[in-house]
Amino acid sequence: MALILINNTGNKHNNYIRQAKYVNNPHLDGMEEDILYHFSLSTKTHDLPQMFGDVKFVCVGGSPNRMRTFAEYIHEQLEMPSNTADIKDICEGTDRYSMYKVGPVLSISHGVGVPSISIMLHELIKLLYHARCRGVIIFRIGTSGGIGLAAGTIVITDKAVDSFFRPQFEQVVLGKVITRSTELDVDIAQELLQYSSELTDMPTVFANTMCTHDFYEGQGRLDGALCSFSTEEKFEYLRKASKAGVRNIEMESSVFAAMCHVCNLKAAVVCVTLLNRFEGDQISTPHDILMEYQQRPQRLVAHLIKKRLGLIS
Ligand SMILES: O=P(O)(O)O[C@H]1O[C@H](CO)[C@@H](O)[C@H]1O
Ligand SMILES: O=c1cc[nH]c(=O)[nH]1
Repeated sequence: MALILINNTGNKHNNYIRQAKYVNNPHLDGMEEDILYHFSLSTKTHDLPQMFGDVKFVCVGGSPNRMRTFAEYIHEQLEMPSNTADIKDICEGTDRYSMYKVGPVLSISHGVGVPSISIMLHELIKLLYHARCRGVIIFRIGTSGGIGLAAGTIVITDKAVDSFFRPQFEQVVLGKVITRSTELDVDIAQELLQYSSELTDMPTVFANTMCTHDFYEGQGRLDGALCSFSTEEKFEYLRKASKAGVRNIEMESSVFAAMCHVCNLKAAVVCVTLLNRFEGDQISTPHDILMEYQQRPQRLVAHLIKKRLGLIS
């Protein structure tokens, strides 16, 4: 997307013409080498345009195993000619994150919580920039706790909100708080919602997602090592969240939405609920059922990718 900025006399000005690019950092262009430390990749040691230049879809999720499984699944769905055993972890030089590439799809793990995904996103967004990728769509395919929804429901995020139900992400930079919008791409969300009705076992809602900095107290759980509130206070908070349009809780959506928005990356958050938090705190559903739930966001996003690639109508 070329952005043409017009100066205040109304004239187009060459100096004002710039390419909308994924990174937003004036210091980067002056660097001789960029080491993507947590990916074990670098602009000097790797030909990033050759390795990643054709990437159009990026899928991220917390667990390395889930993202490997997703890479194998998308390999099958795109009917790639190679063998799934050939799918290698591109980040095998580090155990911070795992990354797999299958045709135009990149599948990457981000760990748990805002700091972990934020480091991964800095390096991923620079990778896309160095590789000169264009028109990329990024999806978070995750799990979450539902608010008033049956387990297994997919929530496509409308607004990613913080623990005060505000659609914003706060980052402390040089001792000051920077507030960024957590706006997500409405068109991609609507497209996903429409496709969910074409698939079986895909109960889906479009609603707000609350992003917290903790799984236990931070999500109003009574079963952590610490708990500073009563059962009544827990339910009052969940009811407040529900009134604010929140239907699920997880731990990365706000920084994911904020960073993608400010870096011109079209983004969507698609998380399945593993339990209804009005019914409990512990995740006691049998393993095989949890695995099937986890596959739902993967199936929905794979469906969109196949549509976008013209593999299905
Ligand atoms: O399913 P993933 O992507 O790991 O995400 C959710 O699960 C983790 C907590 O168990 C948090 O990271 C939360 O956001
Ligand atoms: O309750 C839940 C379940 C999954 N992930 C979360 O962050 N919370």
